[in-house]
Amino acid sequence: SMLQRLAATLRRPAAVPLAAAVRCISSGSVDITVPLNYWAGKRWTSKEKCNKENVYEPATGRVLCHLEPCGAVEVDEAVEAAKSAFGHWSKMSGMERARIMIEAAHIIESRREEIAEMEVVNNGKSITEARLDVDSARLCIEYYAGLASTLAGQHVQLPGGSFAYTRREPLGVCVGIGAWNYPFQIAAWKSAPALACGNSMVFKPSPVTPVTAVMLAEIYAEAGAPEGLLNVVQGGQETGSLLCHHPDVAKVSFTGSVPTGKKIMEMASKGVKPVTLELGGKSPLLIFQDSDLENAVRGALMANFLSQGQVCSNGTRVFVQKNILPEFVEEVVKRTRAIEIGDPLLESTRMGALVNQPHLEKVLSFVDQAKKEGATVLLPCILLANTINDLNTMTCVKEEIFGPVMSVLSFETEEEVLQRANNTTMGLAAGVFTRDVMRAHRVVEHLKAGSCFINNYNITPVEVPFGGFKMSGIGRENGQVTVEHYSQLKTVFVEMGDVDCLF
Ligand SMILES: NC(=O)c1ccc[n+]([C@@H]2O[C@H](COP(=O)([O-])OP(=O)(O)OC[C@H]3O[C@@H](n4cnc5c(N)ncnc54)[C@H](O)[C@@H]3O)[C@@H](O)[C@H]2O)c1
Ligand SMILES: C[N+](C)(C)CCCC=O
Repeated sequence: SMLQRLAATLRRPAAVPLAAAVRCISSGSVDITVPLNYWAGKRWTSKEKCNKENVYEPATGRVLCHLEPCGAVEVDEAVEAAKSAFGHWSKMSGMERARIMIEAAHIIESRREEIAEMEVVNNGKSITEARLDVDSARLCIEYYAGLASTLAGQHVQLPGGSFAYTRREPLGVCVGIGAWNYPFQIAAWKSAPALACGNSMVFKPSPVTPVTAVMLAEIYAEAGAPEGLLNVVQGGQETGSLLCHHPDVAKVSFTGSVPTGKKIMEMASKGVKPVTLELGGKSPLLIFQDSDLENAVRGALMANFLSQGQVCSNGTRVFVQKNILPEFVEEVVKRTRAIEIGDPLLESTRMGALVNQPHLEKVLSFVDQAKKEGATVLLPCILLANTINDLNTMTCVKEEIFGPVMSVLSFETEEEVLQRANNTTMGLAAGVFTRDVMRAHRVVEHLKAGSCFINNYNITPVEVPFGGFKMSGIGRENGQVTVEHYSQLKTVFVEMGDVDCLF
């Protein structure tokens, strides 16, 4: 079965891939010994005695490196480095900042393969996907470099020749906290808009995937950024909490689960700090009987199996109109069976390893639970929900599984499916497949989700905003609007006459 094959991929020492002849590394061959903390332009080992944690290679289960979690002293040093960089960076013009960011993008392009390989080794996703993640990171930096010189205020005329103007100013030291599913991409999606607006950043990757964010920090430095512009502190919730509470931190941008997002918001509220929260989802994908079935099936696969299903925006509740359910199920099962699962560094692999053994077990337990609750298991990764009890009572329909598990549900009418699709506390994304253009826009208007796709799913061009409704988040990443989340407006009043004094 698909999940058993995934499990096997996770447990066995991977064979040396054929592509190793042209590749520098192969699964099971990498040991990372360089320090992974980075601030003030240098990699650092922990000064204090700290409990080192193992970091695993998902494809083999081998220990890849050791994580040295940062305590209060290290967090202070990293924030201090970011404060010092902010002093220089915030005084540079947008054009000057853009030049350095574009140079960073060029370096990423030239090191694409190396970064993608490290992402695979640390995260377990296929090399094909990892390359696209690196491209997305680069494009994001290019996009915000383009916006850096366009940041401007307004001039407002007032009576008597007086006037006011607004200045768009940076916030200061921003904190980024990342999840493990898109380690390099998340670091870029957070740092690029922050830096374009003139801020500096301290970034904390997930302790599960600490490797590639440091590469990004070094790339900015190599591109000419001042020392301390992007700093990386490693650690888990204690380190994250130190960052959120730090008095010199102006803003926290977080990507992760809803429960952690709530804690981040609470901690940031103590200092009245703005937050951006990119949280989880349980997104619906609606497939109407007039859809182009081939594209709808492709859409459902893209909505569920990228990054081994470990994607926040995944459309894991696939609602299919009753008349086409048999055809849809046949085709989606056939194509899912054909997905090439294996060593994530092989060119032919389309699905690699889940991030670690405990997560694999959690995903499998959702499948077991679904069986107990009456789902028909078409493949371990495709659950056909029983029409009587699928009305958001089954666990697999209610909770974010964050693995390659698609729940297929049937529906009869547009009104009914909209009610069921919106019956969730989350609202990250949603999709609709139909050839009826009126229906497409009508449905999208009623879907309560931050990113809606018509006749496609899970594309995230960096030029357009991405983020959630309801408990899926606050604020947006990407697109022009994100400038609002990394800057603040100062209004300046200029009096050209006498003070009109009432006293
Ligand atoms: N909306 C999005 O853009 C998006 C993108 C990717 C992942 N996600 C979500 O992320 C989740 C999976 O990632 P995860 O398991 O790494 O999430 P998580 O919430 O467990 O951890 C995310 C980050 O928060 C840190 N953290 C944990 N507790 C903390 C605390 N008390 N204070 C400060 N930091 C703390 C972790 O160390 C990690 O760096 C899923 O729910 C997924 O949907 C959302
Ligand atoms: C690029 N994807 C696949 C849309 C992922 C967006 C980030 C969410 O996990």
